[in-house]
Amino acid sequence: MALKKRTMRKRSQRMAYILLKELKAKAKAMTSTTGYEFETLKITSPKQFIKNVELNRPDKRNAMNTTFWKDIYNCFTKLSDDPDCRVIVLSGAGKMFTAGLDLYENEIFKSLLSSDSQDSSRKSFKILKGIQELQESFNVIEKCPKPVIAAVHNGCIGGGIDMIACCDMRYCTQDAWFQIKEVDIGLAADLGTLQRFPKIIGNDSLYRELAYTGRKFDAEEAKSIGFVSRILPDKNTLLEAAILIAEQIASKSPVAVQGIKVNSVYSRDHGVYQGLEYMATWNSTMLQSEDVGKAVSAAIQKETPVFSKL
Ligand SMILES: CCC/C=C/C=C/C(=O)SCCNC(=O)CCNC(=O)[C@H](O)C(C)(C)COP(=O)(O)OP(=O)(O)OC[C@H]1O[C@@H](n2cnc3c(N)ncnc32)[C@H](O)[C@@H]1OP(=O)(O)O
Repeated sequence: MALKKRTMRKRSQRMAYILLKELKAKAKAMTSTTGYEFETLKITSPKQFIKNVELNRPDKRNAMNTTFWKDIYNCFTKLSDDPDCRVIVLSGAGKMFTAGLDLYENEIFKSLLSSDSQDSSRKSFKILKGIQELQESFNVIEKCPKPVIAAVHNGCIGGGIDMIACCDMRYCTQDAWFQIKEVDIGLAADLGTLQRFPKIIGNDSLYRELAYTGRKFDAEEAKSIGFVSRILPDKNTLLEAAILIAEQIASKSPVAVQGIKVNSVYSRDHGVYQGLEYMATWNSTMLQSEDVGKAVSAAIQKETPVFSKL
């Protein structure tokens, strides 16, 4: 009898051990960032389903070098397909969010402008392809079906504006400042600011003023023109606020959330009736999702629904 009891105790201890191990593995998988190792970016998972992409060249004010363009492309391409990621917070390490294009590393311009050919058309085709590749490094942020929240502290310059204009939401600190600075280095911004920024702020006259002059604008002005939607006192409270909103979004149906993003981007670039047609086609599939039934019955029963991974 005693032997039987001991065997049963041992068996239940073993089962509890296995269960605990499985739970630990599951918890690790939920906040894992394995496979997200980059030279210029640091990826963490502050909460389940949330990834924090941090620009990580603090000593160089997170200036965008050749490796950065590859890293950001690869990172967002991977996040797009990661079922453990539902929302992304984009922030910067160190003193400021970003100083924009790396001005001291001339690799980008060298590789853009170098050519074996003397023929201007052939040279131009090569440069065109290079610029399009750089553009794609930010386009992937907009094409990523998961919402991206930019959390900007201190300076956000040049390429930084191109980048955060691709994000779904922008929050900043009280000390944040922004600058469409390309004009000061003899360039028309070519990675999306001229296309996205005026649509975000809805004020063409002011947008042109900022792009033609390269004038700095601060957090209050950014909020008053709708470029950012919230101002937080400092970087800690900024990240807390961004992660809190990210948590709320991550608790919703990923089918619904990703549908909102894809259709919002489509509707921005198309007419109302085209947008409605796209939406109807989209939901003719997505309305069949188990998430709809789950969400409705949870609402009726005043419970919190839990949605499976997408
Ligand atoms: C086809 C191309 C498509 C892309 C186009 C994009 C264009 C743009 O982004 S235009 C904007 C370019 N950026 C700038 O003009 C900013 C230049 N930097 C500054 O004005 C100041 O450095 C800044 C206000 C950002 C920071 O000032 P702070 O006093 O805080 O720091 P510094 O001592 O000046 O800098 C600290 C170290 O960071 C390096 N650094 C700063 N900015 C850049 C940069 N843009 N590129 C490369 N490195 C940068 C700086 O050299 C210092 O490094 P070290 O000397 O080694 O300590």
